[in-house]
Amino acid sequence: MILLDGKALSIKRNLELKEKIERIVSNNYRSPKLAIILVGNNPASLSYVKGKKRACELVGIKHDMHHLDENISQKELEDLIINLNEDDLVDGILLQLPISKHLDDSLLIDMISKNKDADGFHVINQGYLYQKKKTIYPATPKGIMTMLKAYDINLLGMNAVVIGRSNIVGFPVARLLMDQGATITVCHSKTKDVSMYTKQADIIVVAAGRPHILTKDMVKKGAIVVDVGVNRVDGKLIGDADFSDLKEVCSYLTPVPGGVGPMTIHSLLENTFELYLEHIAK
Ligand SMILES: Nc1nc(=O)c2c([nH]1)NC[C@@H]1CN(c3ccc(C(=O)N[C@@H](CCC(=O)O)C(=O)O)cc3)C=[N+]21
Repeated sequence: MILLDGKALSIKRNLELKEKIERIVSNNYRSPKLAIILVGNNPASLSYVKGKKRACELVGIKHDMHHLDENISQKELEDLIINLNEDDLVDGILLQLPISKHLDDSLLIDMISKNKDADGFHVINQGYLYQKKKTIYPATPKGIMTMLKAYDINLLGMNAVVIGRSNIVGFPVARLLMDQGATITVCHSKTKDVSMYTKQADIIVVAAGRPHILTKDMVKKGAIVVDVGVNRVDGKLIGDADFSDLKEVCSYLTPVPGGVGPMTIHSLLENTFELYLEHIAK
């Protein structure tokens, strides 16, 4: 089994990005900047945001943190987004999800300028992705594709199974796998027999948000497994795939932590950098 080491790959690529940014800034351009909006004090969100801030600092992307009370009104958040959209020094805007139930997350995401959509969640950017046009891709799918490419995994003709159909991971990653020539099946909570599909799969991306649902008996020998799960169980972070079980049968496997998570953060930095390049070119 070959470990798909997202941590090591993200460190290497973050350093490369850092050098690119340094070169541009040394030519008297301003630094890139990401605005992070965090609503409330969800412990997981606080921890993710901390990771994102640290990564920004590492590569030379400035960050402005907007940490708001969980009772903030929809209107106040909308006003903040309007201000950030108009701020010429802000390249990317990230609205950390999930947000309080009384707020309309989908409306807020689509209010973020599509030219500042660091997450690639905007309906127009998703539309471009589904039409195979160049755009900002959602960070997790983008990170997964970067990782597969770095390990020279050729998806042409592969049977790919994605478990999970979310707008931010399952569905877009299925699209990107198909673009690379894989035949895709998307399984989800209503699928009658997930293992019927996974047993035929050359590559499985599991993004179900349920700890250890993918096990050895569901996977053929030599399959590639990419684990998007970040489940906190008894204070420990565990994936949707049962790593110690699967490592005996897989050809390639991502660990949790140290797999898709760090690649997601790397892709967020890349997205912010791409938006920055467009802004300073204007
Ligand atoms: N607007 C928005 N954009 C997101 O990209 C977004 C979001 N909301 N909400 C939550 C999810 C989750 N997510 C993770 C990012 C990094 C790790 C990560 O780096 N994890 C480390 C471990 C970190 C730890 O131990 O807590 C690892 O897997 O090695 C995990 C999860 C981004 N998300």
